[in-house]
Formats: sequence, structure tokens, C-alpha cells
Amino acid sequence: MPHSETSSPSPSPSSFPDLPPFPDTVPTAPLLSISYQKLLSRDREEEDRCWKACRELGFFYLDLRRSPHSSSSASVDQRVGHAGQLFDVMQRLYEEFDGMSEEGRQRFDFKDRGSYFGYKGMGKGFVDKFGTRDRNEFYNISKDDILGLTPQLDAPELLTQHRGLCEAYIRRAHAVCKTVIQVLDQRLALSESARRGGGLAGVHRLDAVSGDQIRFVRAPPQERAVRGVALGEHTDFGSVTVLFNRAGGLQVRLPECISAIPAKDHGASTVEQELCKDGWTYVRPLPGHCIVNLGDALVKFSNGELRSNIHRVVAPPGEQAKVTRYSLVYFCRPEDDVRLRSLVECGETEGECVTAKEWILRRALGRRKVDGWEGSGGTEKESMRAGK
Ligand SMILES: O=C(O)CCC(=O)C(=O)O
Ligand SMILES: [Fe+2]
Repeated sequence: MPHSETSSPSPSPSSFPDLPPFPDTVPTAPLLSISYQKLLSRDREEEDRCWKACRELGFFYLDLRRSPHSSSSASVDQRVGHAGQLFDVMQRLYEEFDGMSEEGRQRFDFKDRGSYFGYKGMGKGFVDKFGTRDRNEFYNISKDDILGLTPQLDAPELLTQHRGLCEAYIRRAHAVCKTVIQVLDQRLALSESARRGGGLAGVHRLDAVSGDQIRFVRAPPQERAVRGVALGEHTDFGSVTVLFNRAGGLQVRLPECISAIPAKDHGASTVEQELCKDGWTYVRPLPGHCIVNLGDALVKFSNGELRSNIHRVVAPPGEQAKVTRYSLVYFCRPEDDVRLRSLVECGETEGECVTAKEWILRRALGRRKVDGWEGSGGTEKESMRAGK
């Protein structure tokens, strides 16, 4: 199925400064590029394309650049709450962590208190059922902590100093998610009672307690011989994810009905070729864009109409494999006490009907236990179903 149409408002560099270019030697995923500006102005055609992307692959680029005709003076960075500045804070935070003792860093790992916020050190999570350790670090920052909805968690001084920046990013990233949610609210055949409850927007209110969070991810370069999976295959637990990454390494597993964009040149390493089997393919990071993907909660709410696609992070391809990889993520999730059940007409809710909070805790903390993999699954089966 052709899935690649682009509509670029203005040319922009094809790679990021300070990084080797993403190579043309690996196949890439044909994500649709959706204009944020057009979604904001309720452009019908763009909403159709967004809806298509949400149903078919559950992943798309959101083009944050202004069109040449726009009157707005906001820069790409301002439009997403200064994501670029937060990227710098993330890098400084991890540099500070490098200078700390293991105990110093572990003070911010709240797993034993039953929380997935705070720090997850290198190798402290598992990427498969065999107990293989991950090769990245996370710092998870709670929306509710930053907005003052819940008591303030212990945090490194640098983060405390930048709570204002975190708040700006949270508000903007949440607005991006709500824009996507509004498109879905219009198109899904929601039941009468779900509409009365405010539809999807009604269960994703910014000022209600939820598992929404910022995530800082760092993955160091890997040894040439073992360049492999840094973050194991998964579907996201929540509703909408906004992702800023600059180095490649993110891979999606394409359903059979969607073909990858073939590599333009030869020269992929044997490991890279191995990493592109079974439908796995790289997502090419694009300047001026973020990547948006849907999570499990939307599969449940839509009774399987929307896709939460399987993805993972591997070593960046080509020359990028030599750099430390960072990504900045925002996860928008349903409010904590919302039950994950179908909200559409005639939708069936089979099996477990847990709250969003229970679902996230099971999935997030399950991947921190050596034998937790099997019990920490999400909607992977639905994700690999044939496209609708
Ligand atoms: O780092 C990335 O590109 C993706 C991270 C991701 O999938 C996640 O944190 O859930
Ligand atoms: Fe993810």
C-alpha cells in the first residue's frame, strides 16, 4: 500500500547539525507527513490524512514548520514549548549523572516505591523474555508533579531549576496530543454515552491526574560487533506520544500491507541488514518535525480501529552509530481512573477492563523485572493485524 505522500511547506535541511547524516543505505518507514498548522486551522484534507495515518500505521511525522504564508512569528522550537532547549537540559543532566556515584543516581529511581517516574539506569530494564538488559537510560518527569497536581518528587537540582521549561513543554506537547485527539473524536463512531462524557478529549484533561510524562532517553554508542537493540520492542502504554529524536535508531515493525521505502544505496552493514528482517525498518528523523504515534489506550477506546504500532530502538545506522543518541518524548495518557474499554458504538470489551493507572503500572514496572516481560505486554497482537 502506498503510504508516503509528503506536503512540505518550505524546504529545510535534511539532516541535523552536529550529527553525521542519516544514511541512504537502509530501508525506512513511509510515514505520512502531517502539517500541524493545517490541523490547527481544521483543514479537512489534512485531518483525513491524519485519520488515515492513525488507522493504518499509528505513526506519522508532524511537520512543525510554518508555511511561507503564515502570519505567526513563533519558531518551530516555540511551537513545541522550547523542545530544543529541553534537549540541552537533558544532555546536561546526563553529564551531571556521569559525574555522580551509582548511589547518587539511584536516589532518583523510584521503582521500589511503585512509581515509574524518575531515573532508570543503564541495563535496569529488560528488552525481551530472555532477560536481556536494555542499553539506555531514562529520566521520567511527571506532568502532575510539574503542574503541582501531586506532591513534588525528589529531583536533581538541574531539573528543579528548569521546572518552568518543563511546564512550557508539557503544555505545548499536550496541546499537540489534544489536536490529534480532536481529529479522532470527530471520526470515531463514539457511543452516545461516550460523547456525553466529552469523548476522548474528556478523558485526557491537562489538569486531571494521569500518567502523562516527559521522558529523556540517552543511549551511548554500542560496540560494532553487538550493535543491536537498546530499547526492546513495545507498543506505547498511553494514548498519543510526541517524540523528538535526531539520530536514527527508532524502528517500526511494518504490518504486511505497508512496504518500506527501499535503501537508495548499497552498503548497509550485516548487523543493519539483520535488524531489517521481519518487517522491521528505520524511521528517518526529519528536522522541523516530531514523530507522533498512538498507544494502547486508543486501541482499547476505538475497539481496534486505531493502531498502536510495535517499535523499538536499535543502534543508529551508518556513521550515526558512533554518536550518543538522545530523544525527548512526551506521553499523553488517559486520566488515572479511566477504564480502558471501548467507547465506540457496538464496541466489545473483552477480558481485562483495568484502569489506565493499573495498565501503565503493570506495563512499565513489568519491564523493570528480569522475569516480567511476559506479563508486561500490551496490544501487540492487534498491532500486527492486517490493516483495515
Ligand atoms: O527514542 C526513541 O526514538 C523512541 C523511544 C520510545 O519508543 C519510548 O520511550 O517509548
Ligand atoms: Fe515507545
